[in-house]
Amino acid sequence: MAPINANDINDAKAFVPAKKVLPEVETEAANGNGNSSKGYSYETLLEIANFLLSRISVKPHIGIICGSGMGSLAESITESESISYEDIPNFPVSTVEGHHGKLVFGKISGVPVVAMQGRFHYYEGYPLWKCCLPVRVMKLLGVKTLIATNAAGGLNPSYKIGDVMIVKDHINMMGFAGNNPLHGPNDERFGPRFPPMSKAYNYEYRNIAKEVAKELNIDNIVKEGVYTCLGGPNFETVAELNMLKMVGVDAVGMSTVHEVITARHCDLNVFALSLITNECVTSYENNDEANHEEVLDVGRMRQDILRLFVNKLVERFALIEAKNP
Ligand SMILES: O=P(O)(O)O[C@@H]1C[C@H](O)[C@@H](CO)O1
Ligand code: HPA
Repeated sequence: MAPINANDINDAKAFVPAKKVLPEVETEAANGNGNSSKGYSYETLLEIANFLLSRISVKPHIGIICGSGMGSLAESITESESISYEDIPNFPVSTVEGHHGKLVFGKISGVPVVAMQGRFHYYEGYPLWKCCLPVRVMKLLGVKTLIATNAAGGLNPSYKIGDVMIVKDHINMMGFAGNNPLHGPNDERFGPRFPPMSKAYNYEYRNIAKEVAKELNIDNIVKEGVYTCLGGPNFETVAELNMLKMVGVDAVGMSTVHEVITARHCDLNVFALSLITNECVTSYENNDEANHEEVLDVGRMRQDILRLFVNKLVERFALIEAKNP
């Protein structure tokens, strides 16, 4: 594919020329804790995008992030071209079981997509900007809509293991402590210094998802609620979970929120869903303990339904995109 540069990006609105070029990457070693606040420059991200374009035949319109144990979402992709994270210059690598570590390009129902089979988490040691770097790369590749999926613990007492929660909103707990993927100098070519988040999860797409759930006859397991992300890697204490429940959280996980913030900052449409893989333990009398094996098992158990659901959503979201180019 022809390379892109700062002047021929699809969405001119979101990529107005910057007043000045920001300094190149501050190395993670710079402050010792991996929390460099500058991130990669626009130019470095363009290089990554151009590297990918040189290896693929179709530019993606929709990006999918596969949650823990949900990598099989990428198996529906036809005409697929996979690129391992290790082979992409300046790309992080996956270190968590259930995250394969590759980008899969191709089509779902004729719609050009890219799926991340493996996301990056803060607890792996990556600063939040680096966890979200692929979202900016997707934007540079021409993606208009992000579908983020995750595994999460159910806090809402009406949720059952295997339910699918359409994310209506999030609470950025890590942001309360000042940890935000947009922390550091802002490059206006991606988006504004102070992006709004009151419409983070596209209302129309959420309604479409509810319609699709009915059409597929899975509306009994599809819910809608509020997600939060904690830093992990430990699962939460009983007191923490009770606090989250009190403030209105329906499902808790360790991802997605920062990806969505990054996506909205660069004006992507966002849809997200959580697979409820375990019921959060909110009483000391309950002897259950959350564990990653169960999370992966539930992902496997629900893989066919999730694939069907996400495939239909891709089809429907692409129709909306076509109406609003
Ligand atoms: O990548 P996601 O958010 O789907 O993964 C969740 C959170 C942890 O990474 C892991 C815990 O089992 O699953
Ligand atoms: N807490 C945090 N992250 C998770 C959980 C949980 O209970 N389940 C799956 N990911």
